[in-house]
Amino acid sequence: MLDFTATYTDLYQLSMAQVYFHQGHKNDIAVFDYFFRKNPFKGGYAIFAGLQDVLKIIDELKFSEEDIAYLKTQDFDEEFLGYLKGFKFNGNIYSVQEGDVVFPTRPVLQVEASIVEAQIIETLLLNFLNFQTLIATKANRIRLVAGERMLLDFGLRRAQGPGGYYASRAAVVGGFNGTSNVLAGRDFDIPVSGTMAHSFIQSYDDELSAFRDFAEGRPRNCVLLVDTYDTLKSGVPNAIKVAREMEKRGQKLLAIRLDSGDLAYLAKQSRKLLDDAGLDYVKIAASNQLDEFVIKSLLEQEAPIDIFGVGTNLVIGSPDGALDGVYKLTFSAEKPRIKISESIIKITLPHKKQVYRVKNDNGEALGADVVTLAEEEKPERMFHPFEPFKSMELTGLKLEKLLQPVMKDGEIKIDFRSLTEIARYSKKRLAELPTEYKRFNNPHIYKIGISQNLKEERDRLISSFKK
Ligand SMILES: Nc1ncnc2c1ncn2[C@@H]1O[C@H](COP(=O)(O)OP(=O)(O)OP(=O)(O)O)[C@@H](O)[C@H]1O
Ligand SMILES: O=P(O)(O)OC[C@H]1O[C@H](OP(=O)(O)OP(=O)(O)O)[C@H](O)[C@@H]1O
Ligand SMILES: O=C(O)c1cccnc1
Repeated sequence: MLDFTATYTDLYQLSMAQVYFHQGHKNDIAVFDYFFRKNPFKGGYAIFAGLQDVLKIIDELKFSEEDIAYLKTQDFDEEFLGYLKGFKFNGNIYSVQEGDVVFPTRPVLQVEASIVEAQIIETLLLNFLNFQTLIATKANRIRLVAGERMLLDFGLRRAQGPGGYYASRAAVVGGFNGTSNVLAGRDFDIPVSGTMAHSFIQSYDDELSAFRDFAEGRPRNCVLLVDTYDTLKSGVPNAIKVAREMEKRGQKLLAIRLDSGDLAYLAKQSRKLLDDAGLDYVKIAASNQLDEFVIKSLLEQEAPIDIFGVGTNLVIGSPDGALDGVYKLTFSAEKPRIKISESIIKITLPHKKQVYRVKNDNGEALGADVVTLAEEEKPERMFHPFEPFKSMELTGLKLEKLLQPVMKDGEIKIDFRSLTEIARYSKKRLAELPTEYKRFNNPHIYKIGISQNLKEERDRLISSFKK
């Protein structure tokens, strides 16, 4: 895990914190909602990722001596710096589970803490959750089209700098099997995997010698890259020779990799050459600017590809590049707070809240989450946030509570799960979601409703400000 200190924040958080500190608001309890407004990739859902990393960092978050010395040069006073020296996050965090399927405009996570502490962690929290949720969602879209085929993350070299470290983790939450990223493999216990570069083959005078040396040096999980000179006339025939030599040594060539040209055509021709040589166990891997649409097309063309290596489009969250997740104040100093906007969708929901997933008796999600005040009973009806005549009866349906305490008084309250467990949970949650929310074109819009009490509270606050 990279080493983060509490200066992993925006300056305005510290400026506001200093003012709260001196103006008697230091101990005011505040509640902030983390939510996003728009599903990434024009999809119907997002996969929530990054929670465990953020909790681990917040648990140990401190201002180092170097931080304090630096902040001294940035116009912060001694008394406030003295407070920062002893800083520890002592608040509560309520969240959906990592890997869950989440939707726009309703809280995914809530922070309840002194306003100074809640403000200091905002940027860190947004930075982690927005990025990993974006990448886990992209990975999941790729997983949806790839079926059970092996998906490998090849993105580190094209990632937004060190973001690639967490992209590899988020890719697994979304359903990838492994990564070429060795550091992420070490730290997050992700299976590492990989093949060879064109440079390796180019550095030899002939392709066959390059393949032979590689197979000798790395006989387990040996994958030969076959497109450096001529895939069908040279690469695959040389790979077949080496595979036969390996058989004589009691070894097996795992796969060949295609990285250019018409991947469907080349995969079909290569499959035929391999099968005709009695090498039906040798798999075919493909890479080259893949994404969910190219993979879907390749599979529609019945390309016999077993392993997809996906780099750029996965780790940069192409084409979106960012999730628009925000952190909005909903309660402070004993009062509900609201942000009013000309754009109705940007008006926030006041108060500490709870979110329920509406399900039928079989545990299937019915395509709706309902947001309530934290303390109220399960609601019997949910209302459209802004269309007064739209509402839905909830009696007789199951309501699953989604926000659970994950940190209490600054202490982590959940047992951390392995990435494999998180990915398994994510898969299960996605399976509960009807298919119409998962299609790529014009997915069904998931309903977010609010309870009568929350609606009344929000409307009361809106009218008090309009006055
Ligand atoms: N049969 C196919 N159907 C759909 N998309 C494909 C198919 N084959 C390859 N692609 C995709 O088409 C895109 C463009 O490939 P392009 O022709 O630029 O690659 P290339 O042949 O490798 O070129 P270069 O030799 O310059 O690397 C890539 O994203 C690739 O994955
Ligand atoms: O296309 P992406 O989805 O980003 O996948 C990663 C790409 O990175 C490598 O190419 P690169 O040219 O960097 O190295 P190479 O010489 O090993 O092919 C690899 O061969 C893939 O084409
Ligand atoms: O192992 C590979 O084949 C690999 C790793 C990173 C990027 N491209 C390919």
